[in-house]
Amino acid sequence: MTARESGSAPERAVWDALDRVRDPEILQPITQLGMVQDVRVDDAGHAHVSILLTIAGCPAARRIESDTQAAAASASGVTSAAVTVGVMTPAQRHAFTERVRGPGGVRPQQFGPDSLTRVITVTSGKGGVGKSSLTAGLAVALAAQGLSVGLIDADVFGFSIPGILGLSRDGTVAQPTRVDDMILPPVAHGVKVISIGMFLGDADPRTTAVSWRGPMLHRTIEQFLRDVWFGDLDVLLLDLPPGTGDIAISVGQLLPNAEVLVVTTPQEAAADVAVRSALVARQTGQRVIGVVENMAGLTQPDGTVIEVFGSGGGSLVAQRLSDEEHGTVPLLGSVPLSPAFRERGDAGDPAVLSHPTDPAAAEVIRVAAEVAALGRGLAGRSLGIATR
Ligand SMILES: Nc1ncnc2c1ncn2[C@@H]1O[C@H](COP(=O)(O)OP(=O)(O)OP(=O)(O)O)[C@@H](O)[C@H]1O
Repeated sequence: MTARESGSAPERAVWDALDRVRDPEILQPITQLGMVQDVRVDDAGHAHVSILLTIAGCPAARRIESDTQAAAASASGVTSAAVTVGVMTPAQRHAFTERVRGPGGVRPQQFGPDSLTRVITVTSGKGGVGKSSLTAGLAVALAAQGLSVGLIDADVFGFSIPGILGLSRDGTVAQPTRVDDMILPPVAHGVKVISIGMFLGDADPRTTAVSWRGPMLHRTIEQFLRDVWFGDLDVLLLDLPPGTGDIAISVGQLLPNAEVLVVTTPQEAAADVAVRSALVARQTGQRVIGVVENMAGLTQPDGTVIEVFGSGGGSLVAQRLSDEEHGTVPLLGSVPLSPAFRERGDAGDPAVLSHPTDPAAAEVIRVAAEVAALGRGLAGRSLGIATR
């Protein structure tokens, strides 16, 4: 009989309450992860819970402790609750990683051809077109629709995802938790996020330039796909650097089943370079699922619209990517310029959650729903049983 089963009625009530406490990085109940070591409730109704964390001072520690305290205190028959926090032994930590990741051995790369996760890379020809803002907005909107979402910020030279999602403050970027060789990504607004910007050690990302050559970039992306534990995701988004460089080619090789979203501005003169970035992805076997135009007409308070970047670029790119071999590539949406959308992004508080009626946010939410509805071509893939 387990400690849980042999406990008194109030102790069992505390265990039940603890089933609702989820590890904020793994998003699974701490009871299932072996993190609850002991539960006692004395005759006066005072509960005492001992929990074990993977490593001392892990970023999620305070939250787990306070959630545990609140859950225990809410259990029936309990009048007050205290929590003791300990650290797992190496053996306990090993059992923990096996529980999370499955039994050991050589870890395959996640999201390979047999994976049921949709992998969507977001690319653009030019920089500064709002690719990172849209990728972050789409990820948060998809998570808000109930999907399990991961996001890899592979934009080495211009990583901005941690800032947009509130994982970076005053030059300090949230760090992933490392449990032995397993890397747990921080979770922001329901999205598991990993960024090159989280691997700069003590360097201030505001003043640190990442100048890695191709092989180093390739290894980093490979490590993200192998050692970062994302769990069972419905969708993994990748924010790629603009253009057609080394990372785009590495991602194409590592994730040949990925789908591609192309972000461009309404400026027709920018179409060529956006089309080229999509063609590189196509050469590596990826499928372009659509184009999203960003920075479209800005509506003035009097209702008039200023087209700062002209118009027509999005549909031109979609048209140029559509042909007999690849079918019609749709223009999935046109996101207007919006000061609130930018301000919320700068503040790390995505507008798709905080200002969902903002015209840009509303369009990103609509595009996310459309992307989710596009589903994924499962032809030729084995449908393994996904365990949750
Ligand atoms: N629809 C929009 N309305 C207003 N501002 C926007 C919009 N989309 C993006 N921006 C702003 O434009 C700037 C550039 O956006 P972002 O960093 O997302 O571009 P990017 O294409 O990822 O750039 P790079 O790849 O060069 O890093 C940011 O300040 C962002 O807040």
